[in-house]
Amino acid sequence: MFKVLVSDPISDLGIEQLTAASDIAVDKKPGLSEDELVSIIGEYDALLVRSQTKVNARVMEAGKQLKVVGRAGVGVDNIDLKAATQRGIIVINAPDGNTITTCEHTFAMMMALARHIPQAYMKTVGGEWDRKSFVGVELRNKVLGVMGMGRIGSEVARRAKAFGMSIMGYDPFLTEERAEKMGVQLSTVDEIVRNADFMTVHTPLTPETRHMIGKAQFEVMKPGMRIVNCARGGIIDEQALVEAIDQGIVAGAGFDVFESEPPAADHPFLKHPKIIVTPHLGASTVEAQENVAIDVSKQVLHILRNEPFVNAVNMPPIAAELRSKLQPYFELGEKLGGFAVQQIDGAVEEITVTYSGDLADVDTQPLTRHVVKGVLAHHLGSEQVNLVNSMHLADGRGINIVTQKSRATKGFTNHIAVSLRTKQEEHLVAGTLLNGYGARIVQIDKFPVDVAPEGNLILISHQDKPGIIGRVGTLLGTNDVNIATMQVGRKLVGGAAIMVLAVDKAAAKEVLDELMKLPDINTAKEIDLY
Ligand SMILES: NC(=O)C1=CN([C@@H]2O[C@H](COP(=O)(O)OP(=O)(O)OC[C@H]3O[C@@H](n4cnc5c(N)ncnc54)[C@H](O)[C@@H]3O)[C@@H](O)[C@H]2O)C=CC1
Ligand SMILES: O=C(O)C(=O)COP(=O)(O)O
Repeated sequence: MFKVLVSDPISDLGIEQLTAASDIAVDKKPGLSEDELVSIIGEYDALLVRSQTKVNARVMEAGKQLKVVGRAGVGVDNIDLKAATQRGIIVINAPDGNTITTCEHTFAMMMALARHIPQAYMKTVGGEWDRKSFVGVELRNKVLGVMGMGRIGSEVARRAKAFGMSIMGYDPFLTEERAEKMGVQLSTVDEIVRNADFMTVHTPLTPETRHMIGKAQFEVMKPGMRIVNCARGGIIDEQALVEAIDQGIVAGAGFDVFESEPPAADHPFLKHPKIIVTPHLGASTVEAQENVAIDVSKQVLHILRNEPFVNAVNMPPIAAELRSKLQPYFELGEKLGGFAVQQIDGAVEEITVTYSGDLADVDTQPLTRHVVKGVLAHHLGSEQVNLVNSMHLADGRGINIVTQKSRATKGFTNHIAVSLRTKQEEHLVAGTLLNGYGARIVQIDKFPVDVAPEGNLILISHQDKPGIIGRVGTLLGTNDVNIATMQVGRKLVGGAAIMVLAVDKAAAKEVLDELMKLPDINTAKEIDLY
């Protein structure tokens, strides 16, 4: 008999397949404190949560029997994935079930914002008949900027068209073809901020999206902008937003999520006349809650019964023998994917992975998943992409994946080349595992190099001219960026060349801009391989 604990309010109908199963016993205990959860979790095989229960390392450690944590929803930021992986606990989510519901909540917020519904309601029920203070705006003929064109963002764009809005979309995985098909103008954050009338964010919260709309964006924003956040608190800088509203730049904001939830009683949003809020209700409909509970229950049943499953956020199923052959290459594959995606600027259309030497004879599919994970995780966030879903996510974004095997050993016993193609360009990075030396990057584009795939790197493409290394070194030194190692690759004296610098800390964007202004330097890119 397997024991399942449900520690958040999850649809009874949705979990019926668990409650009805003869080999499963379900306990529903919503609202437990962390201490209470820790004291009882030891007897359970599975834990089902939404976003309230914090499944931290302490809970995982106490969960001696725990095999799976099921998140009835999308975001897994309340679950310590590292601790789960370390303990072999599978974390699964239900990414599709609440898409439409959250999209509809976004519209509810957008319309309430445009027509001051909450403010007007408060006055009317308070006995005032005030028709002058609440003159709104139409959505028709307005421009909507959508940041994050994944599941929810795409549905928002689709519906916005029915309202007669034109849509500007930004997403690192949005290609021109897909944008055109959806009737969306592919744009940058800057273009959206300067031109849209309404803006809505639908990205995960990652180091890259944290405060992606902040002081700098408000300074150049089209006056009168209305902003909605039904994704994650922190994508929009809360403090900077309040200032932008008070300065008359932003006309109003609708927020379902907060940097810290629940927000403190004195949070500036809560009393602001131009900000409307809901308590993280994006996914809260009868339909969505049933959907996500059904999806997650099905997966939990499969995992407990040792059957194949999908949507694991943190664990791949691979045969033991194959795993032992491929295991040493997993990290290298991911690092190469992560390196390659940072070499390019536009949306990835094709990932080509070429395996040579020892790797030509084994089933490299699980390794390709690691490479693709490395490519996608940079933009999607490492908690969203896993080895089970990486190919599926790439497919959903129209990214073509090509794997090739080659007998040619190129002088290495094993060799993995990862090449990414966008509409404008194609770049390649290749690596190997060297006996005694570990993982090395041995080729970048056409240039042979020898670089450890780790830490902060700066990749510079330049013309091979005397004095260039000195100028780069001086500029970085002046900006307190210490160079640990440097590699220069060229094919012809005086021809095109690249430089890879391992630095002790990430160089600021301004430093990279300065580097690019130096004579004979074409591009300078930060590559983060942590
Ligand atoms: N308020 C609520 O109750 C709910 C909130 N959510 C949140 O909504 C968000 C979106 O969910 P889905 O659409 O299901 O996820 P998704 O993974 O389908 O889409 C996210 C998109 O953001 C894009 N992205 C990543 N970094 C970006 C960047 N720097 N700039 C622009 N785009 C970027 C990704 O490429 C991806 O296409 C998530 O944060 C999720 O946790 C989801 C459901 C309910
Ligand atoms: O699915 C998500 O990411 C959500 O934010 C929904 O959260 P909830 O299940 O309503 O606590």
